[in-house]
Amino acid sequence: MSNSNVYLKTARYGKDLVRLMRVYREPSGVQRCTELTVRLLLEGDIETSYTKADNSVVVTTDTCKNTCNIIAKRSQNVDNIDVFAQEITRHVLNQYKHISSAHVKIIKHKWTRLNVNGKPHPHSFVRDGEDISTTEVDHYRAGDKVTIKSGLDKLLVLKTTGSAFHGFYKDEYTTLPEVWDRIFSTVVNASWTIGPAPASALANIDFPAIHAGVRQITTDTFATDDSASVQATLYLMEQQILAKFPAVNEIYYALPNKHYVGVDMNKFNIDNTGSNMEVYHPQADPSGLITATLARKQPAKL
Ligand SMILES: O=c1[nH]c(=O)c2[nH]c(=O)[nH]c2[nH]1
Repeated sequence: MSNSNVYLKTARYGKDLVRLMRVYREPSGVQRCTELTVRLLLEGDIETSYTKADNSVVVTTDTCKNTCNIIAKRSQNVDNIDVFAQEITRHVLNQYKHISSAHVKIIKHKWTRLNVNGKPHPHSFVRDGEDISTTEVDHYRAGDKVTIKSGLDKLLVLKTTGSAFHGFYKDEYTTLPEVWDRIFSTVVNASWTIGPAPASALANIDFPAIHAGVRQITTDTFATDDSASVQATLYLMEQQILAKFPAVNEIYYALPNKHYVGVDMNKFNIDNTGSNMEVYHPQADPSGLITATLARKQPAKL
């Protein structure tokens, strides 16, 4: 096709689902491990690889995979995924002058040190939850600008009281009864943004402390808030995160409302309603889905 009224608007490519495990062996005999799934995508003067079958501009996706592994081998920061991701993007921008931006997404899988006879074991771990930490680093050569979107995902929580939902809008389509006490369960997905800022301005940020702090605020608030709604509890979490972490510009939550409905036992003359509700049916679907982003009017000064 030539002379057509089209143009290549965007193009990014690289390797996805690069799985790696990095082990650190300390002289004391204690070992640490980090298991990641990494995506590295490149953008830049690569248009001709699409439009003219010109492979001379293509840093192969196989090289992208090798890059993730080699930087992991050389890095002391693999567990600190926001920093490790920047080590990869930094390398790419240094190595390939025709690449204008590098984009790394990392999922960190959970390995928690096992306790044996009450003591942390030096080299054995357990998957004690499916929740994951994530990061997405966009690194642009122009201005050496970095944006980091870090996250927490798949964190399943439930409380058996301390949650109500009443006073909602009612019309002829409404059948939901008001409740003053219900089960509240959700799978937390949260993400927070730091930057855009020059890479040097991010050097002193304690990213692991933010990951841990967001998780703590999430679970503390979930447990202790006398919840009027998922919306209100979500907002409370977001306010605390922006108050506690000045480097964070905005915070997003997506909280499915995983419904637990009281089983109807009227036919058996058994009262399983109101304060006598003790047997519930966990509904697979549908679920509510409550989302919001809270942002600073003035972006953080880093
Ligand atoms: O916390 C809630 N928010 C809603 O918007 C909603 N809608 C609904 O049916 N149940 C709930 N619960």
